[in-house]
Amino acid sequence: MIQVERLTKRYGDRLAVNELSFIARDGAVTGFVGPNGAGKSTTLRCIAGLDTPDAGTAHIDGQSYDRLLRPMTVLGAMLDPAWVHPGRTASAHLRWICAASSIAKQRCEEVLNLTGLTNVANDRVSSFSLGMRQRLGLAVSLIGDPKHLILDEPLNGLDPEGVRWMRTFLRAAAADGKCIVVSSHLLTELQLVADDVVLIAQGTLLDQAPVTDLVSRTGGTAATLRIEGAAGTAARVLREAGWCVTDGGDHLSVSGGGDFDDIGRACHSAGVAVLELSRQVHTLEDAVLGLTQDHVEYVSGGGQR
Ligand SMILES: Nc1ncnc2c1ncn2[C@@H]1O[C@H](COP(=O)(O)OP(=O)(O)OP(=O)(O)O)[C@@H](O)[C@H]1O
Repeated sequence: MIQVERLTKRYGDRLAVNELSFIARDGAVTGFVGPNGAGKSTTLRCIAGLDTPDAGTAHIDGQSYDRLLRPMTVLGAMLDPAWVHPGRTASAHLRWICAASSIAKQRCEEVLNLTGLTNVANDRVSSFSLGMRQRLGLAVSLIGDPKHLILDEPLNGLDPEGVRWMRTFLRAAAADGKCIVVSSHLLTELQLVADDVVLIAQGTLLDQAPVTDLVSRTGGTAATLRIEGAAGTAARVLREAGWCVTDGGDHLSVSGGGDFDDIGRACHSAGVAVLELSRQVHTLEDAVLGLTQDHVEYVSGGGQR
């Protein structure tokens, strides 16, 4: 289990993480999400002992990283795929880490194989694509066969096969009992793999919940309707029934907190023929965008708030 409690980290006068608390449980993938600059990487660095919190704690199985006896067997961390020396080969890089951490050399071949890098093991890292560097970063995080994993943006740069492989890998690792924390902006992908979500903005917790709970709690009901005849009558009837309606000419968009089936019933009782009625699926992306809309620091086209 990874437990962050009232974690606070400042860089000069910048408050990057502000009294943040959450728990990531064993046997589950926890998606760690939030807008740019929310404090995700800083939090992960504090968990991995690469940054020192100004206040609060970040514990892995009840201990801070610097107090773990064999840290690489407890926590694997993939935080910055760019830190590898470009002149080294993947194999040399991994052998160096094994030697420095008293891990058997044969583990290098295992993690190269596991991450699909065997064929390029003797190539210099300078020739690697972003996706290959990501795979190498994951190989490094796995080298101690750790109990738990924290991964910062592991899906960046992966090709579709790599994304699917990562998804399968993370699900299998969670099924194996590991606690896995994954930060990502790729919310559609994250929704496919995460059990829980921790949502932060401006260094503070906005929400923590199972993904399905967060999506259904924030979603309400939304539908698109195509009707026969005057849209005005249908729009009026639906508004009277409490729905929020946008008239799009030949179709209506309907949203609100009511029962999906009541949309068709309201039209039927007003004598409006519904030709098409489709439910709009609410996603993790919708939920996160809705919850963070007042907390985004960097807005496209608008500069910094
Ligand atoms: N080493 C550092 N020195 C100064 N400020 C930093 C440093 N690291 C992070 N920050 C600042 O702390 C805040 C949080 O940054 P952090 O990288 O943790 O956010 P993030 O949620 O990971 O963002 P992103 O999604 O863009 O990667 C930002 O304002 C950032 O500029």
